[in-house]
Amino acid sequence: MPAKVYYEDDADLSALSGRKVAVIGYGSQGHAHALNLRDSGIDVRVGLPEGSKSRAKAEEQGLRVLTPAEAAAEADVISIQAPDTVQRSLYAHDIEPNLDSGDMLLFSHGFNIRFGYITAKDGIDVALVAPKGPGHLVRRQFNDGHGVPCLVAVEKNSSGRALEVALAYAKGIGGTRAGVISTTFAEETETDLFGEQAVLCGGASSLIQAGFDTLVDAGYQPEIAYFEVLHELKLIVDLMYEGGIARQRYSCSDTCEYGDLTRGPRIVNDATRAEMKNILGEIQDGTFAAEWIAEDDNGRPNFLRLREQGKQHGIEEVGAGLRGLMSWVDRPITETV
Ligand SMILES: NC(=O)C1=CN([C@@H]2O[C@H](COP(=O)(O)OP(=O)(O)OC[C@H]3O[C@@H](n4cnc5c(N)ncnc54)[C@H](OP(=O)(O)O)[C@@H]3O)[C@@H](O)[C@H]2O)C=CC1
Ligand SMILES: CC[C@](O)(C(C)=O)C(=O)O
Ligand SMILES: [Mg+2]
Ligand SMILES: [Mg+2]
Repeated sequence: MPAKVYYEDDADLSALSGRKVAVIGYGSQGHAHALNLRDSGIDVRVGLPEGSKSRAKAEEQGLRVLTPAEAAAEADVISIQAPDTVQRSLYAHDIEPNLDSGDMLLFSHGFNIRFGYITAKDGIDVALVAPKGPGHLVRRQFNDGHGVPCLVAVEKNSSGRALEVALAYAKGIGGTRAGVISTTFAEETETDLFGEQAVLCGGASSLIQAGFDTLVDAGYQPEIAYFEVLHELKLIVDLMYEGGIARQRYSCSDTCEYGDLTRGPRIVNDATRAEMKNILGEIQDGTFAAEWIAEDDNGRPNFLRLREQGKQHGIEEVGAGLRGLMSWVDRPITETV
């Protein structure tokens, strides 16, 4: 059965009229949701702790900022855009005591519901509007008149209107311009974690670093290695994004395409596919979630060490120098008003 996809005409912003929305958190997703909803005519406030460094930014951008508890108490739709690791204590201390029946709890990733770190109380709606892209691009694309595709799911439908409200929210942030696919919290959470670990972020970063190291270790100039395996990857992926792998193959030489078809499967081989399955299994059985929550509870020692190690990789310094000479490339990620 084909996926159910909602577009502009399937969603009505009026499902949010007369309703107050609180966006809790003002980071990558939070700022984009709050600003896009506001620009779509929705009544938005932002919830941030007293000492949060994001407070000044949200206020500068014309948004009213309250504490998370105050924002949750005032609003009918509470959109949780704080980090996944913070959400369970945020929910227990600031949100749950301020939920009235008929309120909606809305997530952009199902981690805490899927793995049982939050069990929402009865009488409320629980929904998911998950953008399939980084928050800064949710804002940038909205400003450009485009939109990032989203997934929508309903976990609890106490009001009987949860899907309607979630679709209005998805429209307010620009998602229905691109398409909003119906799913479940489990499917969104498991596919999102798999995508970012195996392909989009983990897989792609490791592939780039390994390609760079192979060329540099063989004596080639690091600048050429950078252009070859990182800069040009964006240009190649742009073609895939626009017209699929077929368009990329059409635009590249036959020599490239023959090498692609015969050598690609040697890089992503049976062992790689088996490891992808292992990674998916660790996501599905909760091993990854438990490991990440324990790592966070423990002060993130491995996370911080690995992050630092990544920053020290040779490709970063070479890339910074080369990007500095291409003014159009280093487009700053800003929380634009
Ligand atoms: N990053 C992305 O593009 C995507 C993220 N998601 C999901 O969106 C959610 C938010 O992630 P992301 O945008 O990356 O988060 P960020 O780390 O970018 O931002 C988190 C925000 O939450 C604030 N915050 C921290 N603690 C609290 C608290 N106790 N109460 C209220 N606010 C708090 C932070 O404030 P301060 O600035 O003071 O630290 C910051 O403004 C997650 O569920 C994530 O999985 C889904 C799709 C893509
Ligand atoms: C790909 C990473 C992501 O899932 C996202 C931007 O969609 C995230 O969690 O940041
Ligand atoms: Mg994602
Ligand atoms: Mg994610």
